[in-house]
Amino acid sequence: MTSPDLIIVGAGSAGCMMACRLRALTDLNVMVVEPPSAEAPPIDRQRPSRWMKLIESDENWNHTTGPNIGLANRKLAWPRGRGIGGSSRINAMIWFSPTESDFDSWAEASGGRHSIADWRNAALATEAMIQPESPRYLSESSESFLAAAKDLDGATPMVYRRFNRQGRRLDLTPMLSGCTVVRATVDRILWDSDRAMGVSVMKDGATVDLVSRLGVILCGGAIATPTILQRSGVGNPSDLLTHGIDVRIPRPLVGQQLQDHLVMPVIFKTRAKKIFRLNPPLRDVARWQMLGTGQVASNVAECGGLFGDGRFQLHVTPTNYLTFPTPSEVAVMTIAVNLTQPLSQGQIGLGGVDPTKPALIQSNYFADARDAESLAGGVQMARAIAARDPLANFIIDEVLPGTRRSDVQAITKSMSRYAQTLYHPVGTCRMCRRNDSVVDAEFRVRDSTGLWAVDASVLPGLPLGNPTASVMTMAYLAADQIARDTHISHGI
Ligand SMILES: Cc1cc2nc3c(=O)[nH]c(=O)nc-3n(C[C@H](O)[C@H](O)[C@H](O)COP(=O)(O)OP(=O)(O)OC[C@H]3O[C@@H](n4cnc5c(N)ncnc54)[C@H](O)[C@@H]3O)c2cc1C
Repeated sequence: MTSPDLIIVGAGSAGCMMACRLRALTDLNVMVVEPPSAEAPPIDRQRPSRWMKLIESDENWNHTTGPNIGLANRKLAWPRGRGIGGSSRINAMIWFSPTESDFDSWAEASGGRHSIADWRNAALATEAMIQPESPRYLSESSESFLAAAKDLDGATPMVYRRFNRQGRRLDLTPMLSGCTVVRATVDRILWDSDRAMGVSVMKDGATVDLVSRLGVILCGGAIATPTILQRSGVGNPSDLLTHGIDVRIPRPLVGQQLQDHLVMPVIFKTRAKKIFRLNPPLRDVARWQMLGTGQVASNVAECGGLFGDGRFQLHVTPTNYLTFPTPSEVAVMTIAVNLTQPLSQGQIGLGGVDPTKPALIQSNYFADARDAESLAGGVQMARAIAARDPLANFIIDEVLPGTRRSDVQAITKSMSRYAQTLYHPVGTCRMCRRNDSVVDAEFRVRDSTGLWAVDASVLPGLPLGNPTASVMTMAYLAADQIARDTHISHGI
């Protein structure tokens, strides 16, 4: 195999966009390394309403957090996608375009290196490539919610557009066209002094060194990118020494500043005529196959939006958020609520030097007590929307937290037992102009040569909404930067 110019680690949302843009902008020889994976059953891949079954498949890395003191010591399952497309293979397919507030904070983090207009243009170009679709079906729950939330102060109710092509999950494989794809698991970076020369991978049970001419771009996501750096000697010196790893680049913030959206479901019994089912009657399947509509076309999280002047995001599902896809015999709906900008931060660390050992995830939800208090306010807001017509007539009663849990203290207790991850970890190798950041404004890992990182780990904080569009926007913009850095680009 001839040595590539660049190696991209991880063919996820960022990695696929990075590969596609580098091929479009340059004549570089690009290799993409993605671990081997098994395909989920076709029925779960094809039907949007069955996407949650993908979490039970081998396309999930199946991470688990450590105990969360703020969540009654619960450990949460943290799915991450494995295979071409990464987490976009198993996610809920919501396409939430980055907001002006996101552009503002990213421009600020880059110290003006990338202006608000640069980010906005990258977002528009990304969207033009992906062409998110509007759904062809909304449940009664969603219709009632949208009618109730209309005209609410500080609210932007939305029907969520989807990462779909003709109603099916968008496959990112074509974005890798022209690249060499190697199915292997990256252990660590190969160094020549401070220069990244390639990666050491595990392939078919053997260790193989893959060497590149110009460098390595880490796109392994919020968990793998910091752990690959740590195994490569980039991180907090005392943590690295604990694992017997030689310190190559001291960067204490590698794996720190982890943030995620924690979501609290507010669940109601409803008068819906139809219960949302994982295995619907055959006529519903036929309707979806012929017309692309009906329950089967639903991604479950159909609508919601930003509320409370952007402090909260809501997610409306025609299901019991906590038990679906387990069948329910009563009609239910959920208005799930999360803080868009929580204050609590956690960290990712090594479970050992062996790359097959799971990472240690301290998600630290509610470590900052203000988050619990603010989210309790979001629960009250969801209830207030539920009390507006026509939702008030559609709802029979509240199942969770339950009307008897009315004050902040009781709601907080319920949240500690039932709040869940919304699957959005970011920020563990942030891009920032500050000298202590892991990645500089040009996406270079500081104090190294030929090493970049571009994925959810690099986001300077949580975007207001679901992050895929933000991650892909960042990869679009960073690819231009890296093409320029490598001086071989065409047309820029
Ligand atoms: C269940 C679920 C539902 C979600 N729903 C939504 C949603 O509806 N809308 C939305 O916007 N966001 C959603 N998200 C979040 C979104 O999918 C992620 O934020 C986004 O895909 C992150 O992109 P990324 O490129 O950083 O990482 P990923 O897309 O996860 O890509 C990382 C890639 O690196 C690979 N990798 C890992 N370790 C190694 C290694 N050692 N060597 C080589 N490669 C490696 C992985 O296999 C993966 O392919 C959801 C996520 C999940 C898990």
